[in-house]
Amino acid sequence: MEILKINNLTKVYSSYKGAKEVTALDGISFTVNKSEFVGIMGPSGSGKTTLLNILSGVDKSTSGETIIDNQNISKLKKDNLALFRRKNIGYIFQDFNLLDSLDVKENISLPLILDKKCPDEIEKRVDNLMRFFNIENLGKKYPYNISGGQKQRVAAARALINDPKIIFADEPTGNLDSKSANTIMNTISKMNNEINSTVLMVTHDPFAASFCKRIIFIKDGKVKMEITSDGDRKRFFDKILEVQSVIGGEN
Ligand SMILES: Nc1ncnc2c1ncn2[C@@H]1O[C@H](COP(=O)(O)OP(=O)(O)OP(=O)(O)O)[C@@H](O)[C@H]1O
Repeated sequence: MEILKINNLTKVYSSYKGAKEVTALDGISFTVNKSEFVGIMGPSGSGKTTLLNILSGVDKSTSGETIIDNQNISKLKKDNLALFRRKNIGYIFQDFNLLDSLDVKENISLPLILDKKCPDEIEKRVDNLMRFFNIENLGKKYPYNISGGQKQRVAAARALINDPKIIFADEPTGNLDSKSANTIMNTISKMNNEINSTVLMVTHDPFAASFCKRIIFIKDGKVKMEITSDGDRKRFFDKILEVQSVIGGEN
């Protein structure tokens, strides 16, 4: 079942103060099916951030369609788009985006509180997710009193609290040391493998990407190549390095 469908997406940044017009996305099309874990890779400037901004509704495409769960979000007006995002999309950002004024449990509950869900249901869902991510004893702590790896798990629990159709992860290993990077990637894999979450992750990092089941490589705003994992992470990692050496992209 298709969860995300991108149809011939283009994004042209118009010229500004003498700078030239830039075609950041040049007719990208792909689909992501339910329960897939797909990575988007590509060299610096290839259009990854632009793509993620359009997919998550932060920015508008110049032409083409973005369809999430059969809804064409390119056509939604601002308020409806904000509501659609809150109900259907989960986000995991590089810098966690946790609120320091709320404790861990409140941070995870926030999307449900905004949705005016009943307190009993909120309590049940939050407790389940805290158990799932092994953070059940952190509920009363504040983000500045927990480790980077714990913050990532809190962020993952918050991303899942609304039972979203798809999760967008933006460079989740960005600023992390290798141990925390391993923790967050195991966490995202667990979401994908054990509760069948559909995940689209943008990353520079071949280690993070090796956890994906499929990777779409983009360059100059176009899809250049696609590779699929046979389940062996080491072999997939080597394959990613090989593709990067051909199309370019940092290791
Ligand atoms: N707001 C903007 N105005 C004009 N040009 C932009 C803007 N944002 C991005 N670009 C240009 O669009 C192209 C794609 O940029 P984008 O940030 O999507 O690439 P990226 O793959 O995310 O790069 P990186 O890996 O370095 O973050 C680049 O040429 C960039 O300079």
